Amino acid sequence: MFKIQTLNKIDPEGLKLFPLSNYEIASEIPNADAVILRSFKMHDMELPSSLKAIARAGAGVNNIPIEKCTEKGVVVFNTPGANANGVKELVIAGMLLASRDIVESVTWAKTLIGKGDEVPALIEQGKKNFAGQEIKGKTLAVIGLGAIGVLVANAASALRMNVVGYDPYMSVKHALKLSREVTWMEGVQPLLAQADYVTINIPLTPETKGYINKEKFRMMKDGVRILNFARGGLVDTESLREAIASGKVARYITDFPDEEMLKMDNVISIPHLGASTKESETNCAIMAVEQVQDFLENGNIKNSVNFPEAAMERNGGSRILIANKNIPNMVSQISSVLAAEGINIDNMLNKKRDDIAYNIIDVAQKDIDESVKTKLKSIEGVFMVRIIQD
Ligand SMILES: NC(=O)C1=CN([C@@H]2O[C@H](COP(=O)(O)OP(=O)(O)OC[C@H]3O[C@@H](n4cnc5c(N)ncnc54)[C@H](O)[C@@H]3O)[C@@H](O)[C@H]2O)C=CC1
Ligand SMILES: O=C(O)C(=O)COP(=O)(O)O
Repeated sequence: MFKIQTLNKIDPEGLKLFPLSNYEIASEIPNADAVILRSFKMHDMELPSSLKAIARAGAGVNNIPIEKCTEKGVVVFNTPGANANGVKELVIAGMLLASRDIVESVTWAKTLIGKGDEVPALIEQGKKNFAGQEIKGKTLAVIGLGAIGVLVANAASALRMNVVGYDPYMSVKHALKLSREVTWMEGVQPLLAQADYVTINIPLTPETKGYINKEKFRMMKDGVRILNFARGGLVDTESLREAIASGKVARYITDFPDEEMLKMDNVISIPHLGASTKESETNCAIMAVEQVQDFLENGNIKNSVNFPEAAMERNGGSRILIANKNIPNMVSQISSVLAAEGINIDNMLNKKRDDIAYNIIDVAQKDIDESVKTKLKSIEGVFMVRIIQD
């Protein structure tokens, strides 16, 4: 029986894929084998020694202590692209909110309640205070051409915007999806210098914290509109306050407001709704559940952010999973331990990612003694061993 702990509400369309005969799912559950979550912050949480996997039903993993997980041999997954369309649609909505005075004018219209027959005339008189601008023909700078950035760039281009994009680490998969109408730029300075709108769609990491700062604002035109549907920490609050006060930034639309943002003029605060659509929630939950199930039952790894991709067909017998430091002489030590126990390797996969290596080893034996696990674990550099018996 595998125990799954959910730290946020996960769409039931996904959770129902776990066969209940073999899985127990609860928000409070001791000795969980896997955790599935959305934005819950795990940094202060104790990780039980039973924990094998964490799946982020979504994209951003800055709420998960990745390094600590890797050290403990816990595989962390996310669900790349599963909520990208939901976010793209809200970014486009954000761009329109940044262009037309929709939020304030709708609030003003409500103040006319009680004016009876005068309302239509008052509406016509008052509307001059809320004139805006169109997005067609304006330049949108997209920073980060990943799952979301590419969809935003292509959609904005279809709305006849001039779109320029920047992503020095862009993947081939995403490059192939980018519209040929979008201009890919090598430097961030020329991109920001021409932008009427800027959308940031990059992960929050120690390197990208405060990415939009005084220096970046200096590169921008006066009256620029900024869209942040990625993470609050990507924009430096003090620099933003100054940029709004000086008129450099005409509007800041964020999915990640803090109290300071809520108080600022010309900021539209959305309560982190980018991925809150039925479609995105279902897509993310299904992907997270499928990945966790394949890992718990077969040790296969797909879409991990800290372990290498690894998948091998099962052919009966037992499966030994080993994670070790990516240093010389590990495979020979592992095979020596198995040989000494009279265990013959049928099939083996050894994959590496940065400082770690992950091995899937299939053997014919059905019952492998716990002592084998202990011996494998005692090899210097091995930090995770699991044996899946058929
Ligand atoms: N508002 C919401 O509800 C949601 C927010 N997000 C946020 O959006 C971020 C992006 O999501 P996806 O597009 O799905 O991820 P992704 O991983 O597909 O794309 C991120 C892209 O950013 C690029 N990048 C990284 N550092 C960069 C830098 N310094 N300059 C330029 N490009 C850089 C990467 O090369 C990659 O192509 C997530 O990390 C998350 O923080 C994601 C989903 C929902
Ligand atoms: O996928 C992401 O990175 C998100 O920000 C979505 O967060 P959520 O799952 O809506 O709490």
